[in-house]
Amino acid sequence: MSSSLQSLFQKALVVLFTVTFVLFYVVHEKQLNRHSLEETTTPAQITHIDRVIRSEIITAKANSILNDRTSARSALLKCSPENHILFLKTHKTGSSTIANIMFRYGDFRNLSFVLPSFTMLGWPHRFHLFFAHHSISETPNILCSHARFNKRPMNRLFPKESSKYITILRNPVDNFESVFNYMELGKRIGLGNNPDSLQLFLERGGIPFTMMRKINYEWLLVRNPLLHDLGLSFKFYQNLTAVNEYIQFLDKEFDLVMIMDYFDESLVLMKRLLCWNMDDILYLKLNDRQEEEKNVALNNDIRENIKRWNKADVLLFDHFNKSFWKRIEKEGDTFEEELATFRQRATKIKQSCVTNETRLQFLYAEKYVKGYNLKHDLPEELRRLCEKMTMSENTYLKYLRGKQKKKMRLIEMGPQNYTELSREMKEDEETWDSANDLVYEPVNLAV
Ligand SMILES: Nc1ncnc2c1ncn2[C@@H]1O[C@H](COP(=O)(O)OS(=O)(=O)O)[C@@H](OP(=O)(O)O)[C@H]1O
Repeated sequence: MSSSLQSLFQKALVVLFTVTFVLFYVVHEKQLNRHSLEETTTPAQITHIDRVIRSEIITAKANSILNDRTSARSALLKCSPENHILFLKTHKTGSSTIANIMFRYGDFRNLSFVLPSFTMLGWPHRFHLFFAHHSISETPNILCSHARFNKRPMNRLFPKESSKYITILRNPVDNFESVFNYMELGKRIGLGNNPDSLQLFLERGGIPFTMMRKINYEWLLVRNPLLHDLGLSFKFYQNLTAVNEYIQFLDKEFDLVMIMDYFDESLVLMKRLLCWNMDDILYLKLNDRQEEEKNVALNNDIRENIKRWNKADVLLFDHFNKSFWKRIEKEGDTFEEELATFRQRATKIKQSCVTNETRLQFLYAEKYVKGYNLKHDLPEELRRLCEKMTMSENTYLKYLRGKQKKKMRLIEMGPQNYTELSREMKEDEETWDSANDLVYEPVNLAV
């Protein structure tokens, strides 16, 4: 055979091999996708998919093409649910919806929460153990109320090696607009409470630090609200090196930084990180502002000025937005399938629980947000789930406090509040002269 014929033959062999290889890969991919898409509506079915994928994994073990894809999946199969979670609740980032998910997860499993006396765990102060005095456990399961990040005391309650640290961010433009509106910052700094106050605030160069401090404690969110909640001091707000270093620090501290703008993607990532079931992350959007309270006049100049006023938050968001999408890329094709299934299930539960009409839901003081109307005649178990999914944060916290109090009573059987404590103290007001057996009889001291 001439050398040119030989090389032609070799090339043909390479082409043939490549075509076979590609065909084999495509057939396998299709099989996996078919199984995943067909069978994903209930947890039992998801377990079924897992079984199907597991058996595919075994038969395809020799196939190196599938190894990358299956190793991620099999890692998931081996995991066990995480029950020690610190969710750092940032302001106006959809965090109440996430807290509701955490409440239900812990509530349905009787886990212990670090609960505030009312809504917040010492915020706007940085978190300290003192704020967790209502906790019934030294190793609580979940902290998900507003608390300003503080590494040492938080690590003490939630050791890094056995807990997951999660938080959520939102694009700084919409986040700041929401914070400004919610905290009525315009009114507080004398610019009125109409939609123009934000524009005025930005045009006048924001607010000098000295003037900021004269406002009630909401002033703390008047610039870079995300980094404020994540613990950065004001003195670093305009220091690029410090901000970048702090972002790197947070990157190490948090196991997952979710992004509200991609809420469902965030939840699927969280579900995978925590090894939870899909039903655990079902939700109904909470704390949605009434339409008339939304600022519709955010033109490009205002948006740009919000970014310039909150430069540190922009850096923070950009960093974690990038790593968020890198992380999703690494999750592989099954991520999209799971996301689609989750969205179907979330739509279904919404249709089952609530009507299309909204109502006003009381938050506190004069604050109301959009609330839901539950459907009538829901089966008992579903009704209980729907009620809890639509419960405001404060109502759920009150319920959990009551529940933990009862649990504490079972452990200790002691007084639970100051009225009971003072009743206990009353015993000490009864005179010892009610008995004389051990009455004091001093020796007669010789004079
Ligand atoms: N699932 C989901 N998807 C998208 N957006 C959502 C979701 N859940 C809550 N939200 C929006 O989040 C805002 C409320 O945030 P928080 O719950 O963190 O508020 S609070 O700080 O606890 O008061 C509030 O935004 P604004 O209305 O712009 O203020 C909610 O509409």
